[in-house]
Amino acid sequence: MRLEVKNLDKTFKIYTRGSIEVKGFNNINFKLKKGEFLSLHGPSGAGKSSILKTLYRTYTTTSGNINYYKDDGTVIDIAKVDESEILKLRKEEVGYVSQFLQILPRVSAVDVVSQQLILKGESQEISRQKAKEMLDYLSIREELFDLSPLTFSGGEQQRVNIAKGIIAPKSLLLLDEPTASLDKKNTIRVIEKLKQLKQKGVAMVGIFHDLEAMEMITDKIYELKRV
Ligand SMILES: Nc1ncnc2c1ncn2[C@@H]1O[C@H](COP(=O)(O)OP(=O)(O)OP(=O)(O)O)[C@@H](O)[C@H]1O
Repeated sequence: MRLEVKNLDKTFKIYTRGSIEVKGFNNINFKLKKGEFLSLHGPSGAGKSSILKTLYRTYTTTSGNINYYKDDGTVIDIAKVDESEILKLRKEEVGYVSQFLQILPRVSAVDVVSQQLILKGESQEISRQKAKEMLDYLSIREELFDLSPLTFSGGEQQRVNIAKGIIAPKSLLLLDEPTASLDKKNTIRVIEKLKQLKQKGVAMVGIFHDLEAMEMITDKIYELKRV
């Protein structure tokens, strides 16, 4: 077991609007094993992105549990542990690939991607080589490698973002529309990479609007209704 989500509830309280309450999602329950891919599916506004952000603790939980099972047998409730534990978990165990690339200016595409491997202790030279291979696989032209992705097209930025998110995979990966602005060829390439991660035991929770892509990778679909 990697993750167990129990009776998860989220209500947003908008303090700047007289504490109006907005329901994010309610009573979410699922289990995820190592190497399993679960997709969150449902209408716009049903709470898919909010669930992902809650699993990463970008959002706090209103009630319920998010039990994360580490390889050494300890269980961490992401909904409840303190901030320092969350930072450690994000560094070592849980990755989040958002829809958009968020990076500092003047850092090249190769550096954005290779830094993930360097952080894991890989040498600079090997990290850069692997980053280039990953960028090439995701159809980023070589002439772009040493430029900042901030001037890249939307699809190119997303592919750099995915390269960054998957090159040094953690045990649990959260993917918010990883194929949203990609063409068919690159969608299939991303899916192929995600399949390799599954084989390595990486558990994943993802959101797709492209149903065909979702079906290619998903083991379980968690169906949401608008609350
Ligand atoms: N930070 C926030 N503050 C207040 N309300 C929020 C916040 N984030 C999400 N919501 C509300 O929670 C509900 C669920 O939003 P969410 O973005 O999770 O839906 P979704 O299923 O991902 O939608 P879509 O498919 O359109 O991306 C919406 O009604 C939204 O307005």
